[in-house]
Amino acid sequence: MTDKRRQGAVTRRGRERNAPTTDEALLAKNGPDWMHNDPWRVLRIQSEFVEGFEALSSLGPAVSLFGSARARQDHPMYRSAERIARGLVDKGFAVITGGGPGIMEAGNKGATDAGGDSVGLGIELPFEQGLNQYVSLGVDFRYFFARKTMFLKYSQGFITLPGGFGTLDELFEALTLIQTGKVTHFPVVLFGTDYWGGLMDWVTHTVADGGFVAEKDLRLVTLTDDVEEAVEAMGIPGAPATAPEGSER
Ligand SMILES: C/C(=C\CNc1ncnc2c1ncn2[C@@H]1O[C@H](COP(=O)(O)O)[C@@H](O)[C@H]1O)CO
Repeated sequence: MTDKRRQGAVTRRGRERNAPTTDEALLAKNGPDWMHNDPWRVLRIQSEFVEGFEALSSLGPAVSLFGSARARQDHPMYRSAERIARGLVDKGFAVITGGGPGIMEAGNKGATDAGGDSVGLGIELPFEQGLNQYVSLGVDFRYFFARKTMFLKYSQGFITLPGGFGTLDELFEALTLIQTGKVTHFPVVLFGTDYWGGLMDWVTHTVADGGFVAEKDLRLVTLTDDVEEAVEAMGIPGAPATAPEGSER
């Protein structure tokens, strides 16, 4: 972490670092002149989409890799993420991550070491962090929702390694969009059976058995510890993967 914080074109140091992030300001309920500011924010939001589309539109087929920002380099999943990214590049995919530390860094490192395109979609946070050193194409976002659109729009599938709230958010956003037919078949892999097994048991025996999710939708997810299987599940670069047997998507 450094003593500065970037906010789009603006750099903040010292006391200025305490200014709210752009997301925080947008979501604040009772700013004094919100009625005047919020309409203008739309332009900034719009520019974020334009910049993202512009930077990513010429990217080849890609897979997004998600996971903890906190996994250190000696964590076994760091190595797994590197191997998965390498496998994706060898197969012809670019790799997209959140551009931060931990599993994201490992994904970018694996992609770069394998000679592939290594994309980082960074997010403005209250503390300066910057994109990890293995990102070859980076785009910084102020708004989580704009950034999330980019992951989905420019990926052919998601591979999710162990992580916390951020990772769970990205996972469930994708599953909701698939389940509701907003994206057509889009493979999702949960990598790490020890880590994800408990969640999948709960989803199967509590959520699905309770009738809150259709049983066929459980097949939207591949749970594995196998790097090759995770890469394989993403399909052929440029050709969407076929839906799993029994799934209607
Ligand atoms: C918490 C730390 C750094 C945070 N930096 C992040 N940079 C980029 N993207 C991030 C960051 N934190 C979360 N994300 C997104 O959520 C996922 C990881 O979140 P989790 O809660 O750690 O599972 C990740 O895939 C990102 O897209 C400390 O250094």
